[in-house]
Amino acid sequence: LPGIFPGKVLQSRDELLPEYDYVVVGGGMAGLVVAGRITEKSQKTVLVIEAGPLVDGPAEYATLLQPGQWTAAFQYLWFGINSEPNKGLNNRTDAVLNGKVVGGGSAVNGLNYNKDSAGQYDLWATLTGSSKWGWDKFLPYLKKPEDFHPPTPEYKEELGATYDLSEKGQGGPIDTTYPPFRYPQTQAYFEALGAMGVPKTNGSIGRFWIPTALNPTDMTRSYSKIGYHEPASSRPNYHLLPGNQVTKILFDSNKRVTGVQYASGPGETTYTVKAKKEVVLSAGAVFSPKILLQSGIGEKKKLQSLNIPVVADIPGVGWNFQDHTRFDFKFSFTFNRTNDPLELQRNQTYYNEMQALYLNNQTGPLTLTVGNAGCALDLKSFTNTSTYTSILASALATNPIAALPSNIPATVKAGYIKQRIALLASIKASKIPVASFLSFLDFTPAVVLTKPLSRGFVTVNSASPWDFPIVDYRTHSDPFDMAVVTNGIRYARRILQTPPVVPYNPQEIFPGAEVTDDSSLAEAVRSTALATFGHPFGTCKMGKLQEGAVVDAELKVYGVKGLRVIDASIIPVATGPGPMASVYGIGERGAAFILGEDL
Ligand SMILES: Cc1cc2nc3c(=O)[nH]c(=O)nc-3n(C[C@H](O)[C@H](O)[C@H](O)COP(=O)(O)OP(=O)(O)OC[C@H]3O[C@@H](n4cnc5c(N)ncnc54)[C@H](O)[C@@H]3O)c2cc1C
Repeated sequence: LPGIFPGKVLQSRDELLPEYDYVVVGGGMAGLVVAGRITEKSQKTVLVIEAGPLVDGPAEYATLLQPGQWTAAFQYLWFGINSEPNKGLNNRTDAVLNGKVVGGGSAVNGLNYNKDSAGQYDLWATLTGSSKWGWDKFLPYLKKPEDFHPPTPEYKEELGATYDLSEKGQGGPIDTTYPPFRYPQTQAYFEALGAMGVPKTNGSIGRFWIPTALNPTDMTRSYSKIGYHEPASSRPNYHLLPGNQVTKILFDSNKRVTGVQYASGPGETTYTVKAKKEVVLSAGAVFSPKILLQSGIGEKKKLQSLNIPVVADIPGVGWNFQDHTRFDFKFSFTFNRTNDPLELQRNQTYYNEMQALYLNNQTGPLTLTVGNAGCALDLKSFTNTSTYTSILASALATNPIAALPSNIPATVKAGYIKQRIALLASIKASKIPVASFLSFLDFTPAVVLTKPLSRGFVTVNSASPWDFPIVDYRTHSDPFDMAVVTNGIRYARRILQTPPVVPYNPQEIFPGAEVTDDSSLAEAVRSTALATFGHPFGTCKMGKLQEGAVVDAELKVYGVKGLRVIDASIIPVATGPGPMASVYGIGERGAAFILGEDL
């Protein structure tokens, strides 16, 4: 039977068990962690159902930005989902980026692997009101997935890499390391940050080399399929069904989960599989709320309007949506031919040489993704005192609900007010990074808003599981966010004026050095910024029901029995750097809750 990947070789659908202890919906980043750990640590049976295919090969080559590799990875995305017209981006829409393949986002992403600050995870604990979370509690789970391979002392010295081994995992299923190659301009960017006075740190606020999720031996992608699925696939209690979409979660009259429905496509036969203990929803922050809503869990009024029978009135489903927005400059630089990453696209002979270098020696530019000279800063670090004071003062003086949609449920509103106050307190105390300054391989900087105060939503406008979700980023609806980005642009310009960058002759093409005032910068942002970095968060947030949460501190969905959400949607406040390290940690934390373990 095409599509069934077995723990043992299954020859037909009949060999799928009629009932599993656990059914995991979504074999992406977190889902495979959960399934892998349960089958490793217990005799319990687990079925993972993944909408995308199981593929070997192309996705495992590390890089995204090289010709061929980019295309290979991108064929494994959900296609055709466009966001709602975004008022904060001149009514433009964005392609909604999510992996649709075994491995999910971990199979297609940029590989940058870094966790956020202690302040970030403490903020989650404050908002969730639970001692089960927080930096001290979560750190062991952040470490558990990782097998960090430190550079040689010489390479460490050469890079200027800083890391704290006590915060790194070693021996976990996901390899992380520093790629063996970097362009001189990336090193120059790192030095430029130093010239700006940004301190070297071990990877949350400051400047740091970001490890990437690479197998250090062959420099291929290390991701949840290899790290968690492959070891599980030899266990008799693990089954994976790719190429099938879960269409509904099923409940009995006591609101206890009984199983799920699934099908391989619209119009195809719908099957049911039972779950004895739990269903775990790990479809990611765009699809988990969609599945909940179409299964009858969400705001009652909304469900009734779509004739979806109400199982539980949980108003928070789909709200609290966040992503990292991204503003890209256009610059021209003077490079030697081989320092220009575009040479790989222009010159097939050169590309072939670099590909041979990669395949034979595991080095060269094909070991790179988006650039890994990291810089994430708290607000104070990239603004002057008066700007910092005025941005914060106006954020604090703003009516906290002014920017929220008028139809937002009361509990969600209450939760957001609490969240905004706590977020601003952490920002004021410089405990969390609000922006990152990413340099792409050709040097071009991007200003990434990492702690938006704006909140969007994901919802549905039909009961059909085959209709795409409605995704509204509501970018920059809170004026604080635009103030962070415009001041980030000013700061990024200064980085590119420092001595390490000058030899590359940076010339700003867009927005253009003459564009300096707030309103012109804001227009440049509205007309070109992206609403998403493919980092959706928060749509089934953990916390208190009366504060608009969907899951409790053990990730159990309120109002029903036997259902958890374990993926990026439970995150209450977006992580500063990329979500990957945190989402693997959430997978580990969730699995430990299920197994009754506590590190
Ligand atoms: C292009 C791109 C680049 C990125 N780069 C980075 C980076 O460099 N660093 C970083 O930290 N993060 C990065 N990310 C983000 C990171 O990959 C995600 O945060 C992470 O994958 C989220 O994990 P998840 O388990 O929540 O969801 P996912 O990994 O998205 O997994 C969800 C899975 O559920 C499946 N699914 C959905 N609906 C159904 C259904 N009804 N039935 C069955 N299956 C279903 C999906 O197909 C998917 O495989 C990037 C993401 C993208 C898309």
